Amino acid sequence: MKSTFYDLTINIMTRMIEVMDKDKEEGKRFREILYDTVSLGGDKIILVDFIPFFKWIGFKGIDKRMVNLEEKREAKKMTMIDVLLLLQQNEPLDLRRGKILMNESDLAKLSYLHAIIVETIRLYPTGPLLVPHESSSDCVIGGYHIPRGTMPFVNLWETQNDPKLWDELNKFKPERFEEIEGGNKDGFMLMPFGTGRRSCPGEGLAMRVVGLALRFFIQCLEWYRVNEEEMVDMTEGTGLVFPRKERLEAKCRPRGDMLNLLAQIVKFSFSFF
Ligand code: HEM
Repeated sequence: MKSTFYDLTINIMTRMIEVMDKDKEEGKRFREILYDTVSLGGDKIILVDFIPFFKWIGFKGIDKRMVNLEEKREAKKMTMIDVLLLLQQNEPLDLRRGKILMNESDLAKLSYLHAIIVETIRLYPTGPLLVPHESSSDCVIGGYHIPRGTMPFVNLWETQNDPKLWDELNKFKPERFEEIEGGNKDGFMLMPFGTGRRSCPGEGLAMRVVGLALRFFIQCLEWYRVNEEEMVDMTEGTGLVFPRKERLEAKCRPRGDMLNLLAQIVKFSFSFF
């Protein structure tokens, strides 16, 4: 599943740049830089930041790879997600006539889908330690004196998985969020997008994109575990954005009433390959 979601993310980002800039080369260059940046691996970069010794010896050639980032090139390939986005743009279809309406205005009505997304990022916050900030002057946090120039870390994972704050905290229970809008809850018990003036400016976009993608996957496809006997392994791995330890592999087949639409997509994509 990772490569599919990865394609979706990159395609949306490069398309936004292409639309803003009209300069297709700029979007292509951005895509290449992004692929290379992410592939460098967050845990190694963090190590280099905090243990300068690794920088001097050139940890796993990261410095060199970073310097080379902008020189690298990769072939542009039309993926299924490209096709979906094109189809959405060129032929918005109507769900009520047995077709699909990939329209973000419908998302507001799908409060349970929204609650599923929020419950997921409560249990598995994308940035478990948020993003470190440095105090520009002396201050007090939770009664502790914090001198200027300190870099405190916020253990968001702990807060969002704290038994004092959450009922049945290990239970995947979207119902608890059906009432709230956006990704954040009042107070500091849930803040997957951070909080305050340096909180995530991409929250609105992220919630819409995840909602639309999830909706497409649920509406058009039936999903099965690869091995029906085993539950999906949700163990966390290490990395900048809290990856899974084990790859997520799943089987799917088109829903019967969606066959016509999916056939169109396949036909559409063949015209590009
Ligand atoms: C599920 C998706 C996302 C999650 C969970 C997420 C989470 C976060 C978090 C926790 C922070 C740090 C906030 C803090 O320091 O307190 C952050 C910062 C930021 N995010 Fe996101 N983000 C997501 C998607 C996006 C997207 C789609 C964009 C851009 C289109 C974006 C752009 C940024 C930027 C620019 C910052 C730095 C803001 C600043 O330092 O002033 N994020 N995000």
